[in-house]
Amino acid sequence: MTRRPSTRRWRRPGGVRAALTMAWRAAPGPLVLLGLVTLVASAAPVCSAWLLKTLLDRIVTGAAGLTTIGVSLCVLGLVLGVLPEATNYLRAELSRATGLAASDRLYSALNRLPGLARFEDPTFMDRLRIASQSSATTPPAVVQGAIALVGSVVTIGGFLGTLITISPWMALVVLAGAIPALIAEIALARRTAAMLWRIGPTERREFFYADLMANLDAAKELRLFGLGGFLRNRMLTERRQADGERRRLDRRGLRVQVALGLLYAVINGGGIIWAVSTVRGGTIGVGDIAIFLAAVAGVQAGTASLVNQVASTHQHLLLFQHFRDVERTPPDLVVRPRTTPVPALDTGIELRDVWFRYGPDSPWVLRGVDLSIPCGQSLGLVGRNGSGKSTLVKLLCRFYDPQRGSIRWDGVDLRDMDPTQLRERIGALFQDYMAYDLSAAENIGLGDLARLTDRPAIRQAAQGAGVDETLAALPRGYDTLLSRSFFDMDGDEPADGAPLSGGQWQRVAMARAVLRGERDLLILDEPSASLDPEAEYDIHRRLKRHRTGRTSLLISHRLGALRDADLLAVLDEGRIVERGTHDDLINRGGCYARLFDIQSSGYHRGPIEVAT
Ligand SMILES: Nc1ncnc2c1ncn2[C@@H]1O[C@H](COP(=O)(O)OP(=O)(O)OP(=O)(O)O)[C@@H](O)[C@H]1O
Repeated sequence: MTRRPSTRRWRRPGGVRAALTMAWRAAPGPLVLLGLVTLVASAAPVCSAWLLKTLLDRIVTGAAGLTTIGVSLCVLGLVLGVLPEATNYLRAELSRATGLAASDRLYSALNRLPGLARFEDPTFMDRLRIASQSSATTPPAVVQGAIALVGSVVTIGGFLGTLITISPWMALVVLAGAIPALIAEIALARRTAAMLWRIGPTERREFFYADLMANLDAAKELRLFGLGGFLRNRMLTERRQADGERRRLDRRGLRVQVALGLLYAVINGGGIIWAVSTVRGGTIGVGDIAIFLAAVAGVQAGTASLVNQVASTHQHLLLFQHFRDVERTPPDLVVRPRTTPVPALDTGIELRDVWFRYGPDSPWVLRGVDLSIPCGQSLGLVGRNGSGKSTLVKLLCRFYDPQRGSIRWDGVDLRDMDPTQLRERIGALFQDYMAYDLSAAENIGLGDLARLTDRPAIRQAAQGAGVDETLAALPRGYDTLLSRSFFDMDGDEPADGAPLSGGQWQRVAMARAVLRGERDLLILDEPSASLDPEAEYDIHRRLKRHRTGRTSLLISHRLGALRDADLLAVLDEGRIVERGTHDDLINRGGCYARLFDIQSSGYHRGPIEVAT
């Protein structure tokens, strides 16, 4: 697990080029058009001011050509009227295309992570939250900011050139006023981005409490235990803490803006006094004074817009940095460029002195596990809660690599194999299986995407898991949405399907594993935990048929379900302490025999003898 970096580490903004490249690839047409429209829109006010000056000068001197200038001003006004609409449309178009590309890249990067470790790293999760919240808005904002920045430079350049022709000193004063504004706004933008990073964990906790209160699965406990108010208070406390940080920054922003406003007012006032005194002296004409005032206002408006653009682009760049960090997050497992192809299992899987812990500061979960699962045989794994059984399953799927020792597939270390190829060879029903808010058919079809729409195969898998009749009897059969949280798949009618019972869900998850077909290794982690005794008996009979002749690992606390496994192993405090057949282990009278006796004593008819 990595330490949460301070804001200093990522203060260096970068990525304008990356954002522009993304926009160029996503929407080259709108990008070019937006650039052109911005240039025209930025030059138009300068042209308009010059036309006005010329018009006023000619009116004063009685020169000809007033109509042409008037018509030109009208045309320019028309262009200025239409351009904002065109700009808005192009911006929206660019936003949509770039936002789509950014989301695609972000979630592709997430899906490329081969293991689970990053999802347990709070720093990564904070980054991911900011990146996913801003992935649709930040890259387009960076691009638009960069374009608008060029536009502001054009406007300022045009008006500044104009000012220089009238009074180089005033040009210098106006320009000098922009420098503190630029520095102050950039500092503010940095503080904003740093504040967003600082309040990241607070906001994530706030969302967690809010989500919990809106979660259907949590609703029962929340209501029974009366936790609503408690969670609301916790959510509000987090929100208040985040708001406090935001408020402090807003106040600082207010002070900065007021100071800048005063600075601009002083410069403006000075300019007007200078212009009035100069026109009285007759050094400049009416047209000059008009364009002078327009130029001062133009430079100041342009500078304010430039400063805002720089500050907001800078802030977006800092947020974009999170996006790029997530995108460039190195894989949590070393995937060698040249991996060994994963062959069909021939001899078996062997764990040699496997040591594993979830983090450098965490206790060891597995402490030198030696175990083999011979090809074509079934291994039943027994152990107390927390002994490391599910952890071992995660290592077999290569969600993590052991810190010491190795797991070998026909003698080849899993570290030398591509995890995706390895997982292709594994079918699994996890202890914490998923219940997807999708249709019944899709819930099963996800086990093998190639057969997502193969209804006969899906029904066959459901029959194998004993859930076909239940699903067929749903209001829309296999097309019923197994959720009440969404509307139906067409999105217009409330789903008339109901979520299933715990045991029915477990059978659906089992059907998903069955659909996966004849994989080389079948892992079943507590496959019958939610089933009634009859259903449990039924499912173990079905699973036995499904497992026969296959390499399988079966984990269950119901020891009766494991007794016919070819081999049993007992995991205790991270080590294999017993192994053998059911009869061997019972005869040995060790840990397994004790657990078996405790459990079976509950199934005798008549009074239960409680050991004192
Ligand atoms: N993602 C994780 N991060 C840190 N520790 C973990 C993680 N998952 C499990 N552990 C710890 O590893 C130990 C073994 O957990 P594991 O789930 O493998 O046990 P188990 O034998 O499957 O238990 P059970 O019979 O209750 O399902 C536990 O102490 C648990 O707290």
